[in-house]
Amino acid sequence: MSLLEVDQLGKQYPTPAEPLVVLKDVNLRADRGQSVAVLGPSGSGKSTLLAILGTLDEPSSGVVRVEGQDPFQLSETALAAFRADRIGFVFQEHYLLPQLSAFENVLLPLLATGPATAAGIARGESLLERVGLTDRRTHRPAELSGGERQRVAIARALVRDPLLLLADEPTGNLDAATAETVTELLVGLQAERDGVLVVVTHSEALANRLDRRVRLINHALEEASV
Ligand SMILES: Nc1ncnc2c1ncn2[C@@H]1O[C@H](COP(=O)(O)OP(=O)(O)OP(=O)(O)O)[C@@H](O)[C@H]1O
Repeated sequence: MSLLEVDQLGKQYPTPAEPLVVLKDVNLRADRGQSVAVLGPSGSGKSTLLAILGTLDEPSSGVVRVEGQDPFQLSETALAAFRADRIGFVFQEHYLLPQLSAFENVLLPLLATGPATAAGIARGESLLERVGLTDRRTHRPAELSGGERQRVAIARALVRDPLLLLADEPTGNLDAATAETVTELLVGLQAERDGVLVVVTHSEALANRLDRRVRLINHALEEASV
């Protein structure tokens, strides 16, 4: 059993005319520790696919399984707990809370299902160090550079060591040098994990650093060499 299994996934949006088909027959398997880049033209459904993998959106058809479990079969409360515990997100925008410090932002996901544990806080400390921001721990997002904010967002996404780390254009807003730093960080942290990393990106430099590349073409995924 692969950690992530996607079978015959379909997604369509209703429109006044006929339904807009975004995904059709999408299949994907990813094993423990694997990283996958999702490529494809603008509007091909990459973000939609990532949102479904992250349970932020529901499929119209097909099945997603994470460690053998279909999250869409869970009750609303169980799904919220599943999402908090098993899934980490990094977006193009950092979505840090402006009134919290860098360190508090990293710890935030720990509070989703109860009080933070000592182990969770220690993990937050070590991740902040790992992303090189220990000396910025009390800075608020407005007092950080764009690259530093994205590094905080990566530490936050990993603080619960999620099974699925999902990143949507994580370097999209960054200049080339900063994008390179964030890429190295993501790749380095993923190498220490046994969860799956799925990254939607237009950046070939980032895609080429991951284990596999898949491309959305005609609403389905194909393995891609570049
Ligand atoms: N909530 C929605 N309702 C209707 N249509 C939607 C909705 N969300 C996305 N779409 C449409 O689905 C298609 C796929 O969008 P999506 O954002 O997944 O593409 P993408 O491959 O991530 O694009 P990009 O690379 O430009 O970010 C687009 O045509 C979009 O207009």
